[in-house]
Amino acid sequence: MLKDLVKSEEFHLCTYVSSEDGKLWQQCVWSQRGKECTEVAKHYITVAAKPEYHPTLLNIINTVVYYSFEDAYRVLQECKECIPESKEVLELADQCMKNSTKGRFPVIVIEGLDATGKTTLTQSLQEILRGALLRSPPGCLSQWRARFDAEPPLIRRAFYALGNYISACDIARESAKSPVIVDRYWHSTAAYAIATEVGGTLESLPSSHSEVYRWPRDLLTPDLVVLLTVRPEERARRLLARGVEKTREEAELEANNLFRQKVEEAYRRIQDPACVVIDASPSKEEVLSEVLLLIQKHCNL
Ligand SMILES: Nc1nc2c(ncn2[C@H]2C[C@H](O)[C@@H](COP(=O)(O)OP(=O)(O)OP(=O)(O)O)O2)c(=O)[nH]1
Ligand SMILES: Nc1ncnc2c1ncn2[C@@H]1O[C@H](COP(=O)(O)OP(=O)(O)O)[C@@H](O)[C@H]1O
Repeated sequence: MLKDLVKSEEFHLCTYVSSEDGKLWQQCVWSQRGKECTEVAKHYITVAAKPEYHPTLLNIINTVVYYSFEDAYRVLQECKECIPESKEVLELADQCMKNSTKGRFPVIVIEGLDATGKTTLTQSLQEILRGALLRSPPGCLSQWRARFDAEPPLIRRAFYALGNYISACDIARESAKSPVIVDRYWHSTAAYAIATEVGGTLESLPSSHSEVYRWPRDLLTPDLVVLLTVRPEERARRLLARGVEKTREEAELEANNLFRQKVEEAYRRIQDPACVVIDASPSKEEVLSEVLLLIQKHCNL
């Protein structure tokens, strides 16, 4: 078949052949009508080093999930002309010590979808542990949150990423004096960003060991991250009971069960530190006592 083709037409053909020493070569041949093929080029094929990031992740890493202060900072610097509020956020970020170092007291982060009981639990933990209660994004950024929530993912997520670095500065300071309880931190930023960016089903999420779940090397690492999970119907009941205006993302969570599952699965895949998952469906008192036991075990408190 190929021989007939070669004799009748004039064309270039590339084939791959291996030499006796096991090397792989790309052989380019040229055929003229009715004549034997002529080798016109031969290239040695070498194995390329594995790319740092899988191609499918390139639209996530440092475009919706940021792994360094500089990367997030640079995005808001580019926005200063079109979003004047960026200047004020950058000024606050300038004041925070990059690579904030954690103090000697434990830092405990409470994560979870809206209405899983984070606010309730963190307030109780603050009282019992006589600690500091912080949140991300920190209060100093609250006035601009709606402004950046209206921006495209690249900018919005850079805002939240800088919020984590500013919170880290507060965490470092407070953890020198007492235990610190944090209501949402990098897990929320990464989980919501990944779940929003990755279309399709749960299977479309980057695999559990993907670098996309890697904790930023320059971001203060907490001692314990607790992920509160609640049955969807119980969460909906609590949301209703709370009667608070839903965020755009929360409305999305309610309307889109798959998005909610992707957020939760992304939370679970983040490593170093990974979340410790707690069923927060029981009563406030039961959830509180289970988390206190966890803190005693993990943080020797
Ligand atoms: N804190 C925080 N929220 C994020 C981030 N990315 C997306 N979100 C979404 C999660 C929530 O649907 C929404 C509001 O989250 P927050 O917990 O900060 O606000 P709020 O305290 O009103 O909600 P919650 O206490 O969780 O019911 O923003 C992020 O990086 N940090
Ligand atoms: N363990 C619990 N059992 C029943 N209701 C709860 C529990 N924890 C919190 N709630 C109620 O559910 C609603 C949402 O709780 P909240 O702490 O605001 O959640 P989040 O901060 O995660 O959004 C509130 O009305 C709160 O009183």
